[in-house]
Amino acid sequence: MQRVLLSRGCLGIAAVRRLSSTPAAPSNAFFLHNTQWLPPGYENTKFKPFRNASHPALATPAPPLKMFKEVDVLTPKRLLKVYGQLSKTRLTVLVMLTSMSAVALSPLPTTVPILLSTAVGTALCSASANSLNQIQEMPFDAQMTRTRSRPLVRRAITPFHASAFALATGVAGPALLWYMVNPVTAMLGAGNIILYAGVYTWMKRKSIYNTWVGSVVGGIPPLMGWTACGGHILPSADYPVHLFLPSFLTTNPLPIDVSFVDNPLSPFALFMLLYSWQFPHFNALSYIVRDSYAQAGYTMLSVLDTTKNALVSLRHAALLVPICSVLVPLSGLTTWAFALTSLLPNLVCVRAAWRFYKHGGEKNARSVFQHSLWYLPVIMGLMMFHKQGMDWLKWLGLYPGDEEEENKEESKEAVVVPQ
Ligand SMILES: CC(C)=CCC/C(C)=C/CC/C(C)=C/COP(=O)(O)OP(=O)(O)O
Repeated sequence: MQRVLLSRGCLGIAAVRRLSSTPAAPSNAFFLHNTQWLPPGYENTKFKPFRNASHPALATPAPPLKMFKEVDVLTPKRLLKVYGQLSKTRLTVLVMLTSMSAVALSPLPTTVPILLSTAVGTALCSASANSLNQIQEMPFDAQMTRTRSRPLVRRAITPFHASAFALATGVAGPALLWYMVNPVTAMLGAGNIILYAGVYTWMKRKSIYNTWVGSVVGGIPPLMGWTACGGHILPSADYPVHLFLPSFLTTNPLPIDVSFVDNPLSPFALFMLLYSWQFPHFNALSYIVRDSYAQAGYTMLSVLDTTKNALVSLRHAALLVPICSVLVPLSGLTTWAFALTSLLPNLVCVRAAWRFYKHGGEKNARSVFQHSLWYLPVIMGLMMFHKQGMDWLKWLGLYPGDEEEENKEESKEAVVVPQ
């Protein structure tokens, strides 16, 4: 019979017969011989249906068929929702806002098409990076409460479809940035997809230093915003580093028009702000979900050394003080008033991070995490308020209107740069 089936090409049936008649290799035993589920006494028998109702499971009625939940049909509306979940919408919006904040803080002029293309291009790059991350982490996401309802885990979309989405957004994002903005911004976007979906995602299971790499990933979008306006991120003879010292510290001041200073120290300051912010934010969250991370096999500092995890969080919360009170105004992004106004939010966050380090515990971790949520919009708002060369009264149309007065005010605002 077996030969007849084979000659008819029924390879599937023949294969089943062959498998059931030969002993399975030990590594396949779990899948091919489910003897471990048989009741005592049946272990060494071939599977037989329990005609005599001797199996305890037969005492309980089987659930009705209507309880079987079919996978939802992907209507256009559902598909959009799934694409949003693959892109981790909230994270992508945050990434887009950090890149836009650099555009807003840049002294260089820009146009609406460049602004929109930068926003959409950055969002597409982020969508691709996040989809690629979820495709790789599907089996691990399935093990954690926080991530087990992600679309690939609940089979709302196939891995093939998700890969096509990741590819489409991963090509469209850098292409849009390349043609509508500039090649440097496009390369930063493409490079960041590789850094996040390639290096960081792989490192999460290999080394605790994944968090440091992940923080670089989060620091790159503001650089994209800066380069989108034509700004330079590396110093050169044409674009040297300017130090915007407060007037009382410089003896030989040279008044310059700040609205045209393309200072490479500015994008560095923005990068450092986003880089350091991620440690209190992520280490606190990572502490809260450390059990899930441990269960799913992630190599996280919060799992291996909770004290060091809190110390790293404290170190970067403390580093944010000189970043805001020295580096940012020194780069000319803001006036020196920001050095003072940013002190309050920074000290509040340092205090929370100190408590987390000193006493540990979930309550203190939650406090650090919650502080990190309001911190970024507050600091960005303050930076905009103190933006160098920005006259809010004039911008809001509330200026007295006298041109002479205007000129006087502008010369007062002139910033000093050492010769
Ligand atoms: C322009 C561009 C490509 C931007 C990419 C921006 C981006 C994806 C930033 C994410 C930063 C980060 C380390 C998140 C944590 O991921 P996780 O994998 O630890 O999060 P999870 O545990 O929730 O999956």
